[in-house]
Amino acid sequence: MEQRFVMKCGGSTLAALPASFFEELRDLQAQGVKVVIVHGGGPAISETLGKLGIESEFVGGLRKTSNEVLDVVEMVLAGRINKEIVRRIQQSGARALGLSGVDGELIQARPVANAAEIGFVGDVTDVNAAIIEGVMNMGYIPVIAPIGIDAAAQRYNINADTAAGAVASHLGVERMIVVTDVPGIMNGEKQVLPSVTVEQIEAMIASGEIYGGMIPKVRAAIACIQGDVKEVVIVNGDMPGVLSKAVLEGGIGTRIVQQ
Ligand SMILES: Nc1ncnc2c1ncn2[C@@H]1O[C@H](COP(=O)(O)OP(=O)(O)O)[C@@H](O)[C@H]1O
Ligand SMILES: CC(=O)N[C@@H](CCC(=O)OP(=O)(O)O)C(=O)O
Repeated sequence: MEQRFVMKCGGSTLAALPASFFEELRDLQAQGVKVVIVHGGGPAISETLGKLGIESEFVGGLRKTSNEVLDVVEMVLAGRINKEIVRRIQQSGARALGLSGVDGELIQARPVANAAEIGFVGDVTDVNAAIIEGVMNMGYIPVIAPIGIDAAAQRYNINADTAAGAVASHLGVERMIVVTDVPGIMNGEKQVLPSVTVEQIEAMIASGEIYGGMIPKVRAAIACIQGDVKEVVIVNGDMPGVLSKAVLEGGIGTRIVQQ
């Protein structure tokens, strides 16, 4: 059966991804494995906001997003970061096409429940899977920035883990790989857990062992595996051979699987 997976690349790790990471991606594509990338870029957004003297804060892991912040989020994610990833993939010899969730209404969104407090932050309502499939069938790796749009053409800032999970669910891929700056979910003793259940995740959030940026990842993973996605793997992108291990072999990172 054709192998397809969604890969979320976190902003925490993008700059550190070695050329070998993109070469592995190229080799997987050459073997007929189809990949869709959804990326973040939180640190780059914060850096640019800082340079512009625009204040930003996070509420429950999500960036409070005014119209002014939204302009910067779109500029950094759909511009600088998206094109940087496309360039690096092309440099490896593979083909990539960059899109934001606004293009072709790829990621449809609505305001989050606490929008009165955090502004233009969105939840995904639908994903135009036909566009993503069309791009993949043309032999390109779709590279998607997590900006959403609604019927009134309002843009929304969407957490990249949430967007990647929604894309994985709507495409019905078997697997989502979450590439970040830690080798997996770690317990209190800093040991990487090879796999975790939904119950263990809830207990680790309650105890504070899972905190901060790991929370949207595990929440997106739980939402995904309640649909067609069979497993979500959280890995560190700077380990050699990480992609083929995560996709073809196993035994790397932390797996969150259907029970
Ligand atoms: N139990 C945990 N195991 C590993 N990392 C964790 C855990 N709980 C919280 N984290 C934090 O989550 C971070 C990854 O999330 P984040 O910084 O948002 O990355 P990204 O930009 O890749 O989305 C790690 O660097 C770590 O500080
Ligand atoms: C609503 C919200 O918080 N959006 C994120 C989008 C980028 C993101 O999620 O990037 P990482 O994957 O690098 O964390 C933000 O503004 O930072």
